[in-house]
Amino acid sequence: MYLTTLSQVCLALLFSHLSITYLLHQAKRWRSAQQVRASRQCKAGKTERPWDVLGLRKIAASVRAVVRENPAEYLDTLWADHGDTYVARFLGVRVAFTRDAANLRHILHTRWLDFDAGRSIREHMMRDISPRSIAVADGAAWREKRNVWRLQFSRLPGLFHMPSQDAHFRRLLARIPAGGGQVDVQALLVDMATDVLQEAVTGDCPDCQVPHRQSERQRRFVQAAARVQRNVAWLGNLGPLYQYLPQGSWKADVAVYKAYMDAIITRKFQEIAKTTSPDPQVGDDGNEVRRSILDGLVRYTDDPLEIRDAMITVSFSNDSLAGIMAATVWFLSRHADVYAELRRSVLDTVGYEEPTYQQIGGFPYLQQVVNEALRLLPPIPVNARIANKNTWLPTGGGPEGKDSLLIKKGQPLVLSTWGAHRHPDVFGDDAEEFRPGRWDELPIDTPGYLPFLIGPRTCSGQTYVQRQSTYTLVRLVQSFVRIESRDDRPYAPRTRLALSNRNGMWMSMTPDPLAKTVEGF
Ligand code: HEM
Repeated sequence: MYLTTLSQVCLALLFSHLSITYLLHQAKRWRSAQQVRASRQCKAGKTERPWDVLGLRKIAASVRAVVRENPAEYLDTLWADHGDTYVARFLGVRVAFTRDAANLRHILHTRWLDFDAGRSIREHMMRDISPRSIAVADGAAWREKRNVWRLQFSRLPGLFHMPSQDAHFRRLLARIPAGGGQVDVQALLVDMATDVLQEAVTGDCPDCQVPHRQSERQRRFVQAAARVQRNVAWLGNLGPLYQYLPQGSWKADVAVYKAYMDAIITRKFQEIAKTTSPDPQVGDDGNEVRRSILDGLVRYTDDPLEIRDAMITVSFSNDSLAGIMAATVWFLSRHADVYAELRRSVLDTVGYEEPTYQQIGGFPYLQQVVNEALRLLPPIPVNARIANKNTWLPTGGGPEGKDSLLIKKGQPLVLSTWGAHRHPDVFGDDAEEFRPGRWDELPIDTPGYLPFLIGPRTCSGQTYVQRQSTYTLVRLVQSFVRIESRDDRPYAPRTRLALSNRNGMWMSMTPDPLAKTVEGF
């Protein structure tokens, strides 16, 4: 009896202690939010469907957009009604959506430390496949990994390696029908980007462009990798809901992906153990010796799991790398005038010669064409962050959305690059049109233009991507007199880890008999 009373008292004390701690914690959070609200003069912003208190309609609409793999297009239907920044409820969580240039700059650059990109947003996406990846890291762990990536890309000529580029490009040419027949250029570029990127990352090419030469191991890897990437995208878009869907071959695919990378890492460590000669910078052909990202990573760590996760993370960029080239060719196939001008500018600069590594840093008109393609079809059209403290956005509050908006700790934010890139206030009334000439006046750091994001977490591989796409596009333009669309349907966006056209990109290409690459056909 005495013991029962004592345990009841203890329980009551414990309960009141927990309740008081909780209430004090809530009061502290509330006070801190009020301080931000007062100091930044925040006003309430627009809420999508304020009557939908639980956000059930919003959840249904969002799931539909995710299942249809068109979240960017779905968001685009809402800016006109709710403004460039608004809030929507998902059960108890208030998610902020924005395409406003000032807010994007604030989140990604000026106040980037207030917003996490890694753990709370992507942990569930990467848990099984690469939990130690930079994509999942924040704070000091992110800084350390970012530094390693910066060093990887500081030796770009070795990573890029011109002779390998030529070989990849000739394989691409060999798959284009010489007699002007139709081909899905997007599919070809995905295969090429996968080969090029895997080779740059691991030193090992999976031969997607020459499938008849693929070994069983390579074939299984490429198929498993494509499924893993598709599932990671679903995980990202559906969040915790994903676990209720059938998992299919997920576990087996992850195992194949990891085993493929592990075998390459083990081989590299065996090579290192055997090597006694110094590390040459330039080979017999005068070119910088080819170095993979793996060659760089083993200088910083001997932890095979850390290396594997880093390699897997960048391997995921093959679709974005294909995306930048495919988007450009898509527009060129529909704008014969732009193609003719581009071809003139390329032939004036390098004629039919293969461009050198130094030259591919140039080609200003081509850069304008690519900027414009990236504006309308950004490979990563939507992104997300989560506030790690009570903070604010410069706009989105008040009836006109011109005042500051309070963002509470733990509040997720969805950032639409797709929406920002189509904003008429930034890009004018012809924002939906493909017009490379607009980049005569617009600087590349135009607020609201952010295909690789901006700020400290901007894409580490940006310069590599630009060199890679310039090289391929210059050689394509040299090789073909005309590139013509053979499909009248409009672009049908499909967002997985990167944007693509769900219909493929059917085109025909007319070879230039003077092009040196012509023997590739
Ligand atoms: C057109 C192709 C590409 C586009 C548009 C692109 C875009 C992006 C974007 C938007 C981010 C920021 C993600 C975020 O923090 O929310 C990012 C991060 C990153 N990208 Fe890319 N990427 C491309 C290709 C590549 C390639 C080919 C590589 C490597 C070879 C690469 C390496 C990275 C790395 C390491 C990060 C992480 C940066 C960090 O968190 O600090 N990217 N990329």
